Amino acid sequence: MSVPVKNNISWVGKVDWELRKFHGEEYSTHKGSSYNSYLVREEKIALIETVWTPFAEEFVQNLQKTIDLNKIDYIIANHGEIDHSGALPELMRLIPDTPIYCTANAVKSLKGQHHQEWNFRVVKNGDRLSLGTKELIFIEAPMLHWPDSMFCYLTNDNVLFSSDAFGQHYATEKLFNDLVDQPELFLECIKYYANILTPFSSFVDRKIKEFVSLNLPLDMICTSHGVIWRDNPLQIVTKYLEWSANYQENQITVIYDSMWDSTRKMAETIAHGISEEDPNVLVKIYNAGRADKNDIITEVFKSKAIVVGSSTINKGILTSIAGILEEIRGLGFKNKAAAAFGAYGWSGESVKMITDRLKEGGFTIANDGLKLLWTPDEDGISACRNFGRDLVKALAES
Ligand SMILES: Cc1cc2nc3c(=O)[nH]c(=O)nc-3n(C[C@H](O)[C@H](O)[C@H](O)COP(=O)(O)O)c2cc1C
Repeated sequence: MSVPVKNNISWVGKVDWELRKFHGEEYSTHKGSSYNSYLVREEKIALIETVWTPFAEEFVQNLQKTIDLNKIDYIIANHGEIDHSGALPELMRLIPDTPIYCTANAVKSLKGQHHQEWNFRVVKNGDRLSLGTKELIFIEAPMLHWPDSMFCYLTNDNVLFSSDAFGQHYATEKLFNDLVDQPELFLECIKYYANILTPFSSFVDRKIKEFVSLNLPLDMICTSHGVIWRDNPLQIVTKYLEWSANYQENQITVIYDSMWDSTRKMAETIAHGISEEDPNVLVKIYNAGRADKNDIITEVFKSKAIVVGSSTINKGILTSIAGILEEIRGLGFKNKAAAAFGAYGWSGESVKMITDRLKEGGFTIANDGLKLLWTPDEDGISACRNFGRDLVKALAES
């Protein structure tokens, strides 16, 4: 399948409707995904990106129906990750001498993954490649989201091929941003940013400002996953600027796990206390053992504070909480407060352990946390309520 995008640009990628887990089991893709590859047919012909390995054969067969492969002059590898480079071995088997334009770091990542000595042509920030009357301008974008990442920009058509930036895991038959379900689209965009790009926010901010300073007109952003931004492409750029600036909404998220419901009761009562104290704050509660971890991370991203609870088990914390705390630590959220709580039976290590991990993750710790023996009685319930209320007060003061 080949879909016209603009003038001589067509989409030759793969929509993966069935995908539900990405990066192994690390990322949930409730709406599938797509691996976007683009063919630019000017006097010279360039193929930008390929698709993920399981679809290599299908991709190449499809491409052969669109174009004689020997007519492809240049392959552009904006990013070496195998969801974009996975079909290169199959393609390069048929056109082994075709030059692959990529960053120096992409030579390393492509060689490291595919172990092939292809005809690499290293490009640097600002380098240009003539396709005839139009040119591709290469824009290195290290750490968006790998060291090898780059964008490229097609002059005259004013199209930015942005690799993983501005993308989202979203399978769609419609391909263009104005033709899809908007709330669904933006949910997948913010989830993608929260879970993949949060650690690289300073690079996002810098790269966008650098791109803006180039004064290149922008008609369209062709991402490597999900929709093509043709209707007001700046809307997603503006969102990225907001999200990269220590983003938060007026939300507090309570995350817990519990063996016999004591910590669950604490979680629900703390949430009531928060709501009572500030009726305007959005409060959400997630059991980390049951909810999808990437959805929880998206809520953490939107929160000004999180409250994390686990009962003590074997002098430690429940594994789902350990998992989500590790995820949170790695993402390096900034400008957020946190507090811990949990039930215990005798030694009660969990609250301190959670607090320490949140501190390590860069959160401002709002208080010493709340630990309750066994199951909360009426006094315990009222302590939880006050804990929620006091947290709101402490946030307001800070
Ligand atoms: C397998 C198991 C191990 C436990 N280990 C500890 C422990 O090391 N220290 C402690 O203070 N409590 C321990 N407890 C007691 C629980 O923390 C206590 O029952 C608590 O009320 C459970 O809260 P929950 O219902 O929210 O899980 C353990 C309980 C279980 C079932």
